[in-house]
Amino acid sequence: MDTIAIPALNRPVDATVEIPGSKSLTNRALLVAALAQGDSILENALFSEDSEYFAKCVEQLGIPITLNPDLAKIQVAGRGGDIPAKQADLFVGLAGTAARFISALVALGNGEYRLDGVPRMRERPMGDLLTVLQTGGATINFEGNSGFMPYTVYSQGFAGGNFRLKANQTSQQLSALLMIAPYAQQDTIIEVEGTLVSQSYVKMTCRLMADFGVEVIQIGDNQFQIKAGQRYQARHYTVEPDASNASYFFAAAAVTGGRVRVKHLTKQSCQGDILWLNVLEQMGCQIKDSDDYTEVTGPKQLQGIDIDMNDISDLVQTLGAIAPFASSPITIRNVEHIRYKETDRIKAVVTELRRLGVKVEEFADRLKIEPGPITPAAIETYHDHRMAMAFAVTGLKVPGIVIKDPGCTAKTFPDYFTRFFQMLEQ
Ligand SMILES: O=C(O)C1=C[C@@H](OP(=O)(O)O)[C@@H](O)[C@H](O)C1
Ligand SMILES: C=C(OP(=O)(O)O)C(=O)O
Repeated sequence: MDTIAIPALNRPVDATVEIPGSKSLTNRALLVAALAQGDSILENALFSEDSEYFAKCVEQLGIPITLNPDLAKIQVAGRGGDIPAKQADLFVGLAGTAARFISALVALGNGEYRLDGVPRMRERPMGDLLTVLQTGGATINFEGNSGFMPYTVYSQGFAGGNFRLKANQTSQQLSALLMIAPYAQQDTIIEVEGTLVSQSYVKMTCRLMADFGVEVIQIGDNQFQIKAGQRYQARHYTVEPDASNASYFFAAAAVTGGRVRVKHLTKQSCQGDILWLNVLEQMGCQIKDSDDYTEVTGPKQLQGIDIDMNDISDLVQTLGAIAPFASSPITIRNVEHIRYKETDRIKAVVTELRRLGVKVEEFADRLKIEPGPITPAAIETYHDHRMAMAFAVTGLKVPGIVIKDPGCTAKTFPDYFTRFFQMLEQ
């Protein structure tokens, strides 16, 4: 297995970087552009495993897509809600967004569509979404366990109507339903039963739908109403840089007491993970923002924090990886749902921090990390891009840290290590 050795940096980092487009926005834009009538152009689109699997699925469904990776541009020839393919065998890799959004998309079709992913994707929750699709008219044939991939969706359009949906393990199933609902045969009302995790991503969904001309009426935190007959408008859309993937570069400034500017990402971002800036500020960093960049300057000494990360849970690994350098413990709360991601992320962070000699307490839905000296080690990444990207930052402070299987960053950030090393050379 490949590894990458991270060189410790015995000076503060001082760099300006550019981060590729957001995975979440690229995949949402691909879906709604596929449903719009006519050509949409996505600028600064992400090219990575998650978005390429997504684009390929859309294309297999008979909606033409032109990829231009050199210009970070994708053209989608939307078919106005029609799904031309009557049959398709679709593969989503480990992309949770593709798994959930494409399953919902095929429910609008008229045919049979098989979906599968890598072994870990077969363990990630799909069942609550699929139950709604079944109530809305689809028949689903599971090859293995009920509620999990692989399965075939037999559809003849989505009826719409009133549904209850659990969203305590993932918000992506709700986002998927919201985005297809305008194309249902009748108005749709979705009532979220109990807790809704990762709420900021649902806000992002509603915002992107509005950007393409469709309104979601939200009543309280838990009820969503979508009028049938609304149509997405094809358009030019510029994808924001990925705020979650920017977190590693900001974290590098934070731990080295240096400065990192991320171009074209601002505090006005519609991505919830822009709140990483607030987290770093509470830990002692200084934040400078303008209408075209954000800059973080790290303090001499980072401070500990006790924080609910339910809404920004892709940043748990980033915070975990810099936690040992704080002046007091770091407690990360309310993140049980990260046990269902690329890997069980609570377990993975705890295991790898302990491998580095750090004292960590693990609970069902939280972890507590004690600052302390680090013993270098080779970090296991568990096919999880965020393990590799986050623990590379730890390596800037401690000589001898090695990241195993660095190629796993291809999921959302194929040239992460190239850009990371370019940051160190500035
Ligand atoms: O909707 C989205 O684009 C995402 C929602 C979040 O997942 P959950 O809703 O499963 O927490 C997040 O972790 C993931 O990276 C992207
Ligand atoms: C959880 C993530 O991805 P997915 O879209 O596969 O859920 C992630 O990118 O951190």
